[in-house]
Amino acid sequence: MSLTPGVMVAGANDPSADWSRDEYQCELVGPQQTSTEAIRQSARLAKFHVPEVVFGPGSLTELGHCALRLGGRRPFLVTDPGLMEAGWVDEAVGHLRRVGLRPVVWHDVTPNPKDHEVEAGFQRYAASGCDVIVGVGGGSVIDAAKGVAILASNGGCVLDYEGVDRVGLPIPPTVMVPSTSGTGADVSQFAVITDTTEHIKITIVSRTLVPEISVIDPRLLTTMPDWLNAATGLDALTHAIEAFVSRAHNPLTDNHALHAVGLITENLVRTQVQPKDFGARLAMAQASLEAGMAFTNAILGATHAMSHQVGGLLDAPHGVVNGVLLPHVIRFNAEAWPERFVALGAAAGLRTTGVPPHEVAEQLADVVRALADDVGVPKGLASLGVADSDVVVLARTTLKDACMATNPRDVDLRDVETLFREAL
Ligand SMILES: NC(=O)c1ccc[n+]([C@@H]2O[C@H](COP(=O)([O-])OP(=O)(O)OC[C@H]3O[C@@H](n4cnc5c(N)ncnc54)[C@H](O)[C@@H]3O)[C@@H](O)[C@H]2O)c1
Ligand SMILES: [Fe+2]
Repeated sequence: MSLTPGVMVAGANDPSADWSRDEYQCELVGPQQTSTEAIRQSARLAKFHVPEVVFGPGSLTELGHCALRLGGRRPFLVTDPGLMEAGWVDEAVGHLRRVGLRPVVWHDVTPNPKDHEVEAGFQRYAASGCDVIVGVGGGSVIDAAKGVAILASNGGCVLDYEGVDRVGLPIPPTVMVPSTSGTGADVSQFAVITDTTEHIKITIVSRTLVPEISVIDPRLLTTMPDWLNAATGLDALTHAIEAFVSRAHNPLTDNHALHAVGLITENLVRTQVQPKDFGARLAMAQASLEAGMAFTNAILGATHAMSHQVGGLLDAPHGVVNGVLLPHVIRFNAEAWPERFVALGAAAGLRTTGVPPHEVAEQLADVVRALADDVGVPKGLASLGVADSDVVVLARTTLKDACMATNPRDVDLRDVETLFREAL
């Protein structure tokens, strides 16, 4: 199965695999592709697409040069009020001006960015004669910036581009500066936008959305409130785990996913209890990046497909919803493929030698839940406002989400309803 030209079928590069074996055909082949020959062909290909990354404390000072290198003369800087207040926008504007650029700042993005905000941002962009698009903020700002960029060269409404590979024309050059650790939106081929009519979040997947440059300065993480640090850390953990078990994983994505799991389980709590521990911030910035590099190439799974629906319905923080859902989805997926969770368990610090794979998976689910407890994430979706009466609609829209295609286990409506009810 190729979801995009750059995303190949699961396990395609396992050198020890005998691709003619029947179990690989049911385990690895997506619903659209059943021939062994197709698997053999994809076994020869593993593409890995990431932006140029400028990483490290103080890297924000490079922003002006990054915009210049992309041919920018008038950057369109997308951000939100929280980033303005934290002072990072002033600093970013200063670095752009220092190299002679005259940025236009648009700061009207809200969390879970809305379709009409993207439209308003595009109108402002079109009226301002800007060229390079710069996003300074969390996943919401970065996704809104990508939405503006899509409209700038493709026209129409941002919701028209829902799904895989629907963005036909290349977008203007983009530089992203993530302020959370993290969504990985600064390196990903995803944009997630709220459809305010249907109250769902739609996912746009296109290689054109991978930014040209990601400027990752861990200093920005130090102004995150605790709840956001917790939420985004669990989001990154979900990216790493879903990418590792994805049907579209490959060895290039696996290493980053496993490394991210180790960094997060070792450092997320430290960033909460010792917020000035810069080593832990640096580790979380790297974890977010590595989880992002893994999931943009391997895609995600049921946790994200479900979480997007809750986010659209309730405007709830994405990472918090993921943190609640992830242990349930781990248990569900492990029933079909427990072996895949052994390496994840080891990366999370669990003893795995001699332990049956399904027990490792169970313990991994417990580790995720314990981490969520430690950083203050609620136990269930009900405390976020989800009611039993919402489950049927949430489950129906979940099945249409682009992230569901790569979940390692086939999922039907009843499964999703059960998962939502377990997570209430
Ligand atoms: N495109 C992708 O690949 C991708 C992946 C995962 C999630 N997402 C999306 O990202 C969004 C969530 O993004 P997020 O969790 O990064 O948060 P966010 O961008 O929604 O920000 C939440 C709030 O925190 C504030 N904030 C952000 N960084 C701050 C900082 N350093 N200091 C002070 N305040 C700060 C913002 O102003 C905002 O009010 C969701 O819409 C989710 O669907 C996208
Ligand atoms: Fe996410």
